[in-house]
Amino acid sequence: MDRIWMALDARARAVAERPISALFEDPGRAAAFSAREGDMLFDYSKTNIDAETLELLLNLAEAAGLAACREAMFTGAKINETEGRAVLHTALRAPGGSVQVDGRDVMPELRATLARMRTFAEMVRGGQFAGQGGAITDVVNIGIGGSDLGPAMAVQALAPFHDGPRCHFVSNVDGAHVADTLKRLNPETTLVIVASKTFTTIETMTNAETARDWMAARVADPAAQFVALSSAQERTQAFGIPAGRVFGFEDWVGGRYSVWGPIGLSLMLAIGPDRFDDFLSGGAVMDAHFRSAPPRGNLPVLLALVGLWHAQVLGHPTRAVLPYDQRLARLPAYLQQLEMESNGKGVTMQGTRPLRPTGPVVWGEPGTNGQHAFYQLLHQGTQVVPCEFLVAARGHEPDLAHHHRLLLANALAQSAALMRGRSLDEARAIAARAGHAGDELERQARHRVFAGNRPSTMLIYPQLTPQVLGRIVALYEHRVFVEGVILGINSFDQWGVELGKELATALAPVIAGTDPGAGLDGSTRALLQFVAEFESRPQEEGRFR
Ligand SMILES: O=P(O)(O)OC[C@H]1O[C@H](O)[C@H](O)[C@@H](O)[C@@H]1O
Repeated sequence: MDRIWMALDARARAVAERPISALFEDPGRAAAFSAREGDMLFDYSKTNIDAETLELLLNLAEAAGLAACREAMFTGAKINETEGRAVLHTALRAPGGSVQVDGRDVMPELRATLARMRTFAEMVRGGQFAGQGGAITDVVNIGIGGSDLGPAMAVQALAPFHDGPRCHFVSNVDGAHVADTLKRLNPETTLVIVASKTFTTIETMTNAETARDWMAARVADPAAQFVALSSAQERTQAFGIPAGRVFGFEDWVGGRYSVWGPIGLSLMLAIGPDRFDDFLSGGAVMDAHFRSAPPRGNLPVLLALVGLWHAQVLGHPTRAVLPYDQRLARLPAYLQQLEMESNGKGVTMQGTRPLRPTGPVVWGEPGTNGQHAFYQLLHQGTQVVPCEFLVAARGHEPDLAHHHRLLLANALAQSAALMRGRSLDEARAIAARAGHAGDELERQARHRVFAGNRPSTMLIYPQLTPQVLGRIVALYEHRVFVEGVILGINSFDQWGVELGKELATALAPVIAGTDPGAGLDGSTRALLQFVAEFESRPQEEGRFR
């Protein structure tokens, strides 16, 4: 593999001065450097990848043994080696067949749980399962990380399909989050979902207890309006949620990959079980494509190779995800966990230091909003940020089709502008038209120059439906997998979140004043002292309770 990486480095040097736009002298470029999965188009022609580079990138995937690793994942091998676990979120959306883990077919139990979720969702939506003050009007999902971002992102994404109770999401341990959410709700008609794979996450357990107290103040049996989604059934029982309202899953469903199973219950309640099935079937469609499409027509493989070219070969340290789709506003946050928790690693599977940078920083906001905020840097800043645009060919508001046309025009224009840029001569003409002359014209012109040659990709999907959302999410999941395999890292553990948690646990009693906090560093001690000064001041009575 070293040889291929080095050939890619050489390739990067060779094309460094070549503008991306020059590649379009080939009239077949857009067709050759794009691929389809059904009616979804992934266009990466506005990158500096040419046929020779693509070949090298494909070699990289082959040399990493991608095909075998992919099969290992789909068939239940324990590829999450540091935790000794299989990685089987794909089983949650598999249309059929059997998947063996430790010699046992896991599919019957998955199907049984999905059927229980369906029955429960139908009862809530139909009013047969009611709150103590009538039919459930509101659902509060309490969870964090993978137990929040997936369902929160998907519920917002699929707003046009909502015909169930309103869904709210509480994640932050900051009391403001739970307080602001619950104060708008009626406990007698609210269903609380406690979503936590481990059922030990301090934020979630703290918020769940607060919600239970809130409920207890108004209804006779607060536990009756609680549901748990977890792989730790004993702990859910200890919390007081009866087994009938616990939807379990196995430890081979990673938190950030868990929206497809019980963690997706809020989504199922919002859009109904049939549309939830469509979401699953979208994921399964992308799985089948990933497993069978040849690499050069394989969307997850190509998305990954483009990512590797930009981050690991060209050294761009971040990438922006820019959905021109307001309902995908939470997609960047969702992808931050998916990509950065999966591939933000500093050690290879073998326990050595990676030779290349690993996962880049992922960030973004929906267009067109971002255009009026950070696109200045994208166009003229001194660092190159590869951009990933997403846009639907059609919106959901036929009477607002003119809005959608403007949205599309902006998405396409931004990606073209990033590539094209504006030359000094063009800038001079603009400055002259603005009335500048002489030295001032020259100075003004330089501020109006766009270097251009900034790479971007475009994912166009027909319309944001449950099925299409399933395909998009699975596309990104597999992209992360491919990048992880090629980088030789474990994309499925997250040891990097442990230390902060441990220190927070140790600091809590120090802040409460029950532990002197011996051994704290000087900065932490000074910060604590500053906070303590406020402790003694009188405070306005809290209004939450
Ligand atoms: O679902 P839970 O067990 O509550 O975990 C919630 C989240 O917390 C952890 O810190 C992990 O970093 C995440 O991967 C996980 O999704």
